[in-house]
Amino acid sequence: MTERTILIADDDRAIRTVLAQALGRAGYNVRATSSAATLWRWVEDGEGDMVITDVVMPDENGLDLVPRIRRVRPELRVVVMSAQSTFATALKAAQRGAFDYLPKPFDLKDLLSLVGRALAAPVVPPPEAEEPEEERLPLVGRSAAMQEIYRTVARLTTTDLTVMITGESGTGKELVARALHDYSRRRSGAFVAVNMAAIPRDLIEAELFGHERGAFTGAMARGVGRFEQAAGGTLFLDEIGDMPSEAQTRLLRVLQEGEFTTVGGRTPIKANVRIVAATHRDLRQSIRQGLFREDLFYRLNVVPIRLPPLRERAEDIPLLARHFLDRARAAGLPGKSLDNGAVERLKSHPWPGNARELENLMRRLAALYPQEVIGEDAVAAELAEAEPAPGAPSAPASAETLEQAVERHLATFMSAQRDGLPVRDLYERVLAEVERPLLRLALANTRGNQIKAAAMLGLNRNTLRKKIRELELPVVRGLL
Ligand SMILES: Nc1ncnc2c1ncn2[C@@H]1O[C@H](COP(=O)(O)OP(=O)(O)OP(=O)(O)O)[C@@H](O)[C@H]1O
Repeated sequence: MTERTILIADDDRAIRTVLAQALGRAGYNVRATSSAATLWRWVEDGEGDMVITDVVMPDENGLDLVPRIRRVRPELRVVVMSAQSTFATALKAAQRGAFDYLPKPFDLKDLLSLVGRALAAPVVPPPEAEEPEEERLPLVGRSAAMQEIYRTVARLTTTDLTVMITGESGTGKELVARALHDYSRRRSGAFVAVNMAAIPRDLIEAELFGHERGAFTGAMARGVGRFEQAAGGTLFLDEIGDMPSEAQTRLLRVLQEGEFTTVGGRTPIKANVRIVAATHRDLRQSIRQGLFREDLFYRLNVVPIRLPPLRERAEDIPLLARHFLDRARAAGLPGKSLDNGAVERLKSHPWPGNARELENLMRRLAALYPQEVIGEDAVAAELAEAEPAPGAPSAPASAETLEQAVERHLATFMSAQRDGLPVRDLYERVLAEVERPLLRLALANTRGNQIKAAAMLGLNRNTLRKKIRELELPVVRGLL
């Protein structure tokens, strides 16, 4: 095999040496320079099979070189390294046609595997460069975990791949889904978000796929579904783990066949949506419990993105807190800043409600405290206020009682009275909504043993069997 040559540009001598040694040991030829101008000369002279360049160099910004390199040498893969690891850098690198972006410091093993992948990758034509609007970039945070997310999101701006975002409540799943849309080729289309947990189960299919006039009682007119609304854009399926099994089957068919029919309709309609799904649940567990289809999971989990809880990236808290205070000011609240003690107190809080909890706290501080610089005491007092009373069962700050949760869902049920979808048979339906998960969980917890599940529920065995049939619950033994 002919030796491949890698061109390196970085004004830091130590980095040049380390890279040259590691790549040399791996069998590559290396040429290294501290200036963008020399790198450009080598490129113009037709040298090298790949470029690894830093962003900040004395004579020119490495990111500005990328489109020029791609124009004159489209076959040359370019990897951009940067210590300025923001979403903007990752996005610019991807949009200007870099093969990948590597936040500093990096692991040499990762670099070598990246070089291997870059050299083996097929040549893609340079993209039409379009600049992100830096000041409006939505994602904040510089932790290693966030950088990995920026890299993934940036890479995905040039594809239509299906994405599955997982993470606790309030970690920014919807925000990432929107960023995936806003920076994608589909950004001129609609971003349509549907929350599976907020729609009554028996309306989900009509909601997603639309319905024909007279398809069910109360369907007075044809209803346009979310798939149709999102045509040309992105469909965000939030809380996908709460999707009822019939709708899961239907969604799987749409993903397999690329077309769908409305409820009550016959003519297939071509699906032209990019799907981004999200859940706070552990779907592999749901699969083991028989609650989520494994085949659908694999169709959706093409590119998984895991958003870490805020407590795992405490170094992002100061930046996020400032970002939320700025947002509060932009929304008309007084401008505030935090002193060091306040920031340290924020960093030591566990944030069960994640970024949303931090955002709410910043808004409260901006609204309620007269002083311009917020100190540790104010933060401590507000955090104590939000914490559960001593002796109360430990639960996330955002947790609600079953009664509150049911009330919230019922409010959504009631407000679904639109588009010819009137609320009917509410009593029966609500009871079924509660019965189904109750029975499912009892069965899952007893590994499908109906005798034990009946005992757990305090039901007669025959009653349980009848209910399983009525509610069409899957009967699976030996679960978990
Ligand atoms: N990295 C981040 N940078 C800036 N803002 C963020 C970030 N992460 C989350 N937020 C903000 O925190 C709030 C909660 O985020 P979002 O609604 O996306 O969370 P979620 O994971 O979808 O929550 P849920 O599962 O409860 O729906 C939003 O206002 C969002 O703008």
